[in-house]
Amino acid sequence: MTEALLSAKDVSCQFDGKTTIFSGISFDVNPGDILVLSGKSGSGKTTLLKCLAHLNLYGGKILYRGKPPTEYGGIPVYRTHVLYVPQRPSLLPSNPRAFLNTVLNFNARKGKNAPPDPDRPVDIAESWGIDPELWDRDWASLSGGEAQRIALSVAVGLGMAEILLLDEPTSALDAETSALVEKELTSAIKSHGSNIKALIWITHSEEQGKRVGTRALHMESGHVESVGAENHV
Ligand SMILES: Nc1ncnc2c1ncn2[C@@H]1O[C@H](COP(=O)(O)OP(=O)(O)OP(=O)(O)O)[C@@H](O)[C@H]1O
Repeated sequence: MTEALLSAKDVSCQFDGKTTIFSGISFDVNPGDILVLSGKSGSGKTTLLKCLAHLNLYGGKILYRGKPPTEYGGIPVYRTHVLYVPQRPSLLPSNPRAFLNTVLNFNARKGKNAPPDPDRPVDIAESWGIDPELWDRDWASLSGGEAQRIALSVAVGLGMAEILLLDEPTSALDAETSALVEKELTSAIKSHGSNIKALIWITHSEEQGKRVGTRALHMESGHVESVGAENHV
């Protein structure tokens, strides 16, 4: 049997050391998967993505290609393979250009892969209606939709991670722009120039989930269940 790209095994999370948000969550993510994660507001979707990115403490095991993050040179390196793309990137310091340079420098220090094209995120963002000048403006001065598109364009355009953890990636976008972003994200996992092999995608839109997903998980009462006849987890 081929090894899963990402495995969650009996994962649980508490937010104050005693109140459980969810428990007993187990699933695998394989190459080609676009795993749609749904559930009511407050059901724990963002918290689960943050656990998968090792941004939250959790119980159980989360393995990337069968190994824990420590075997990839530590959690910061792991996070470049399994990348969380936040819903509100305006909480980042400084401007998008500085963020892009930080990511590029970090990748250069890893030194393993051919360097990604630094212009590609700017080009992708422009195709989504982002003026290149916005890259030099403070995150805090950008609209939610502008910041969201820029953060996504860095994740997709540099294509360094194998798994993108997308937290409502089109929540701040109009329908037309949302369709463009959906197209780019879903084709990224088929692109030869990209390392991206799978997506986990939080959405509140059932229609979007059906359009983009190859599999689906629904969070409810602190657990997840697979959804739909063709979407077995
Ligand atoms: N650090 C924290 N302190 C207190 N409560 C927290 C903390 N982190 C998460 N929670 C609570 O855990 C629950 C799950 O939050 P989470 O953001 O994961 O939900 P969600 O399903 O992503 O919600 P939404 O769809 O509204 O984005 C919520 O009730 C939230 O208030």
